[in-house]
Amino acid sequence: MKEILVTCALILKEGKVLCTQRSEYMRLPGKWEFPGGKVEPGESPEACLRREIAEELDIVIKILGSLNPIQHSYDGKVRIRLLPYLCEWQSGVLNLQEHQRYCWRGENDLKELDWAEADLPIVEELLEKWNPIFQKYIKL
Ligand SMILES: Nc1nc2c([nH]c(=O)n2[C@@H]2O[C@H](COP(=O)(O)OP(=O)(O)OP(=O)(O)O)[C@@H](O)[C@H]2O)c(=O)[nH]1
Repeated sequence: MKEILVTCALILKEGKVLCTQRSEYMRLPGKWEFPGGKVEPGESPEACLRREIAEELDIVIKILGSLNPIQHSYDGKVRIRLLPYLCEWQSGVLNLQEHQRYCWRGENDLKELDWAEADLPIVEELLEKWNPIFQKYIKL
């Protein structure tokens, strides 16, 4: 099965993570995801993530670590391999270029969003490791 490599950013700040909602013009309209996108030929996943975040949100991020890759197929024909990275916001003012909304969610309300299916295991892993992740990476 054809596999597409996609990166996404879990941007952490003050006990919350940035979530973005896909617009009506995108595939999976209205679904929530972590911002990111497809890796281009010859591009490293980290370079892809920094590029996609600059394109989609207008901000610069720092990559801190990663979570487990997810494989998911929405239609049985194409499989995506989604690489989640833990990140922090470095500079810039957040300005949505493609998504319709964003929000910051904490441990207690992250699961309430209508997530894209491929993101559900990422949300689960983040919640399982929530305290150690924030203790390790984000100085409060
Ligand atoms: N960026 C991102 N994409 C995700 C997530 N979860 C998930 O299933 N995807 C899927 O992975 C693919 C990412 O592609 P993309 O956002 O760069 O591009 P797209 O398919 O919307 O449009 P395009 O084909 O015109 O580039 C989409 O099929 C999207 O539905 C996620 O958390 N972040």
